[in-house]
Amino acid sequence: MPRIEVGGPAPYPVTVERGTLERVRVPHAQVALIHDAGVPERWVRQVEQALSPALSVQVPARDDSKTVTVYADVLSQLAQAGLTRSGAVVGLGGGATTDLAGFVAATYLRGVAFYSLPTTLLGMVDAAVGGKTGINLPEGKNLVGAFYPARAVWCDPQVLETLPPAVFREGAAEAYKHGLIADPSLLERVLSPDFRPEHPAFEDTLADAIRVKAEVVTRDLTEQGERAHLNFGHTLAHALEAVTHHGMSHGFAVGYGMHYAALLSRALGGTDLSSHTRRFLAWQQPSPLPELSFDDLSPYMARDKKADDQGVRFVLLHDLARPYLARVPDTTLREVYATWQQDCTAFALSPS
Ligand SMILES: NC(=O)c1ccc[n+]([C@@H]2O[C@H](COP(=O)([O-])OP(=O)(O)OC[C@H]3O[C@@H](n4cnc5c(N)ncnc54)[C@H](O)[C@@H]3O)[C@@H](O)[C@H]2O)c1
Ligand SMILES: O=C(O)C(=O)C[C@@H](O)[C@H](O)[C@H](O)COP(=O)(O)O
Ligand SMILES: [Zn+2]
Repeated sequence: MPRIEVGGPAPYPVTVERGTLERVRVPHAQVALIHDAGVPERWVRQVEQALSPALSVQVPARDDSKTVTVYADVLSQLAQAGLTRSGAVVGLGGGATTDLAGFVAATYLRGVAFYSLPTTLLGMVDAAVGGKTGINLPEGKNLVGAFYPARAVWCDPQVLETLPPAVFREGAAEAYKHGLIADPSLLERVLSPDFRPEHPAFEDTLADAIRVKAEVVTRDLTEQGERAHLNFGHTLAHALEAVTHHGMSHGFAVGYGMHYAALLSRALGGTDLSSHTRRFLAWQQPSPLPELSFDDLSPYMARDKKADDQGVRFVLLHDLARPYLARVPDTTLREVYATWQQDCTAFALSPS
């Protein structure tokens, strides 16, 4: 059973184990379970049986839950149920739900204990680990939030067996990203036919992908430096999600965004890694890219959280596992955008 320790100010374990969902326990008498409408009933029931929550709140699926309105409604439900500071919030669902639940936990009564039960590949390899919680604004992704790590994270590979194939492929983007920025062995392993929840090799690859994130956030929880590398591909990805009002999913947007970042890296003199990102997109089969000009996206990119008073910064790669943060001249951003757009229209061949 892989168990990954996340260090930092408040260390916690990430357990990867089949069947862990029905054995989950937390040391709190009062639990508020937050789950989303797309999580199959059987997983919700398993957790309800294990935790006997005082309150079980269903929120909308996907980023429809990461709104000020849903956030405020959940807080009111917790207050009406009388959840006290000795209680806990447990998030069960994909990254959208654990982001929302974590932010609720971070802010309700100025902070109550938070536990995370990710049920998507993306949630397991990325969102549930590292304490970034938050919600969106119409102006952009994750513009409101807090660094508030869970006290424990449980990943049950069995729950991934109910994921629609497209949602599994969305999540693979973040595992592939970990391959590009830190552990190149993941590049082959994520695209291998063995990378499926039923396969005996799956747990180890999943755990290795989680380990990349765990190591980075252990060293830099609040993104003072190195943590920004986890944002590879995200400047464009978040803009694509926001401009499409989340019509494009995070995982597909990250696939497209990584290709843009690889092309930018090459334009700035780095090793040409675009064959990797092209190969990933060909495997991922993302939803089609809407017709968007650079100027449609640039206002959203300007609000990226890596921007400072000198402007936007991108995560680029000198080479595999050699990420860095840089400003890119506007002319380069536009020229590379044209190449990227041409390339990307070829990938959305058979969206599902
Ligand atoms: N906090 C972080 O560090 C971090 C990292 C990466 C992404 N994110 C955020 O995570 C979100 C994307 O997360 P996601 O890709 O998990 O998508 P998601 O949370 O939108 O879930 C995708 C879909 O899968 C459904 N689902 C969940 N579990 C299921 C299961 N076991 N079986 C069948 N269906 C299931 C959901 O109901 C939803 O319809 C975005 O909001 C993104 O910004 C956060
Ligand atoms: O954990 C991080 O740090 C990341 O950048 C991981 C990303 O995959 C994730 O999408 C994160 O939510 C983006 O953070 P943001 O600060 O750009 O909103
Ligand atoms: Zn992401």
